[in-house]
Amino acid sequence: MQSEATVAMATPIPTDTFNLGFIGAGKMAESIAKGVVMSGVLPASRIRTAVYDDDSRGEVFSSFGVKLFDTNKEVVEDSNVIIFSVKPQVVKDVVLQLKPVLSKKKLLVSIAAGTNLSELQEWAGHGRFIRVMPNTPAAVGEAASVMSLGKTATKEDGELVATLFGAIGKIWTADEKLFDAITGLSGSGPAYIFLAIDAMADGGVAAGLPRDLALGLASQTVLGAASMAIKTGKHPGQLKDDVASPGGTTIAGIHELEKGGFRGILMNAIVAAAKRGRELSQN
Ligand SMILES: NC(=O)C1=CN([C@@H]2O[C@H](COP(=O)(O)OP(=O)(O)OC[C@H]3O[C@@H](n4cnc5c(N)ncnc54)[C@H](OP(=O)(O)O)[C@@H]3O)[C@@H](O)[C@H]2O)C=CC1
Ligand SMILES: O=C(O)[C@@H]1CCC=N1
Repeated sequence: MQSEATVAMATPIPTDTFNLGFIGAGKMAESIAKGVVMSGVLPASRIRTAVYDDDSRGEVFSSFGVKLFDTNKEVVEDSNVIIFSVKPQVVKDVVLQLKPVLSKKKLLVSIAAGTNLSELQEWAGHGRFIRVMPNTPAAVGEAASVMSLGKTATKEDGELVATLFGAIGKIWTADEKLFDAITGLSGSGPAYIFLAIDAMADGGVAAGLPRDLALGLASQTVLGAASMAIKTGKHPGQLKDDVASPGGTTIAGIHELEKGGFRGILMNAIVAAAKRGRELSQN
């Protein structure tokens, strides 16, 4: 069966005339902004956001050179591409408030979970909108992102977003109907893996290792396993078999994981997160 997702094409950004604005200076916006700056695709001086409520968020952004405004309106007016990075529960109000300045000259992007393009386009008053589901490893250039183009977003708009998000990791294009599942897998997924790293380190400590060594080994083991799955292209089941010697240590560990329902638990977590995404879209 052909995959419904494709790796997106990228295009260069004219850095001397281009500004990127974030509406919502939260954790995901910070990860994207840091990743973009680190990649060199856009300098921090070309990124904008506004201080809202909590001044410490503004300080985080200004600490790496992002330009701060007092209002969201100024961010929109001074940006070519605007990324809505507020919580799904407030995105409608925020887009509606900004509608008078959201002209078709602005390419709009939303990263909000459970918020459909049809609604975003209606609130903004036009369809030059792209929905993206990124994840926080953007901050270290290892995001897994997926985008879906709105009604009047052009191929060039898609390529521009692919450049931005391609600079901070990998980006695919997929049908919007897959977005809740994508959110449950890659959007939320880093949290599951952080839990796994923490638990593996705890296991190492329980088995007698010092904490620092246990955490370093757990993190590097996850990184190495992911890198192997990507670089070899081998099925993870084959890679697992290559680690597990007959009557050895690994199969003893795997036996415990299987008794505890490890695979079923991970599958359930992703299905539950996808379901929550669907619920958010129905609110
Ligand atoms: N975190 C993640 O891993 C991922 C998040 N997302 C999506 O990204 C979006 C942001 O998530 P996240 O960064 O985690 O959330 P945060 O709560 O960290 O960020 C949202 C920010 O928006 C601010 N805010 C609230 N109302 C307004 C407003 N009217 N104008 C400007 N700013 C406002 C909030 O301030 P205050 O706290 O003071 O209200 C907060 O700083 C969500 O829609 C989420 O679904 C997508 C993929 C991954
Ligand atoms: O937890 C959330 O709702 C957001 C969306 C994906 C990751 N974080």
